[in-house]
Amino acid sequence: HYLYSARDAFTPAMLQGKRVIVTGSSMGIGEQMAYRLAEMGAHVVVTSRSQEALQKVTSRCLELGAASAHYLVGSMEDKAFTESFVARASELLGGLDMLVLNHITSCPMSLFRGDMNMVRRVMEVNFLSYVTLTAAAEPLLSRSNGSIVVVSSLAGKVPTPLVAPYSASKFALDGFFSSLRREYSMTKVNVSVTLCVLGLIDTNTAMRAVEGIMSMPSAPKEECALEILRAGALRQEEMYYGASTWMSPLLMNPGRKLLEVLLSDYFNANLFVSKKTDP
Ligand SMILES: NC(=O)C1=CN([C@@H]2O[C@H](COP(=O)(O)OP(=O)(O)OC[C@H]3O[C@@H](n4cnc5c(N)ncnc54)[C@H](OP(=O)(O)O)[C@@H]3O)[C@@H](O)[C@H]2O)C=CC1
Ligand SMILES: C[C@]12CC(=O)[C@H]3[C@@H](CCC4=CC(=O)CC[C@@]43C)[C@@H]1CC[C@@H]2C(=O)CO
Repeated sequence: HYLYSARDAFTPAMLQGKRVIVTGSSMGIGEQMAYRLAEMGAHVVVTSRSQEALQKVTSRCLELGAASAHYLVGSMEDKAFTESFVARASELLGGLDMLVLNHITSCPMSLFRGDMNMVRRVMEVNFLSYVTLTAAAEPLLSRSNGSIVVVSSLAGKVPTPLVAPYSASKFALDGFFSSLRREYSMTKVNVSVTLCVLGLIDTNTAMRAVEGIMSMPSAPKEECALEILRAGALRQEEMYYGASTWMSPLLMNPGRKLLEVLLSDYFNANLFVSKKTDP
């Protein structure tokens, strides 16, 4: 009942007119999320490193019915770009209702052999830039009672060979954003945090990467994009897509959820004054 009642509660009107940033949206799941948002009449800002691809995505968004569509070109490896991005994007949008953190740096599937430069790049782009963007977006989302949507992977919940640095970055997202969700709850900040745990999705990047390495079914990026946005609009804590149905109850990890609540009771409640009064 819980699963189906939540699904029934979503309507495209929930995102009509909403002001949404989607990172990593020149291709793949991010591109499809931009199109689903456009179809629902949202205002979208898309971003990645490729201006030509972004121009095509924003044109397609306007054709599909976006209330507005803009792009900002830059790399999330560039500290200055990442730190200024949310202010620039929210100026184009006139505020912010949903921040969809989706981008990742390229990471071929291979055994870890000590490439620390690659580990640093993966942690910088896949994790630290998400934290930077969230810090900049928090005041805007707090004002709009908005939503943060973090796109992760089965590899962010289950140790996975051949993608160790990528898996580390996705586990880090779970640790940081699940903790931030507890802080928001304890300080009465009405911003939702949705962690999206995805199985194999049929993007060009993924299909190229697994060729000859893994043979497993992949789920469609178009539906994946809609399911991510549905979960964000419904303010769900976690969503699971593209993995076998029997995996979801295991991924929900009720033991961790119980400990999360129990441990919160050990903290001095006076520490959790509303963030709105903090400097
Ligand atoms: N596809 C799958 O099987 C799965 C995907 N996921 C997750 O879904 C999300 C999207 O994956 P997917 O669509 O397959 O990925 P893609 O490779 O298709 O898209 C990645 C996006 O990130 C952008 N990007 C890459 N490097 C940078 C950078 N340095 N700065 C800013 N943007 C950058 C790319 O654009 P550009 O090159 O123009 O910068 C592109 O728009 C990721 O978070 C991934 O972890 C999770 C599980 C499975
Ligand atoms: C890393 C990447 C995206 C993933 O998360 C998958 C990985 C291939 C092996 C996998 C199987 C699964 O069932 C869960 C997802 C994943 C760990 C993919 C290889 C390249 C993909 C990427 O970088 C984004 O497209």
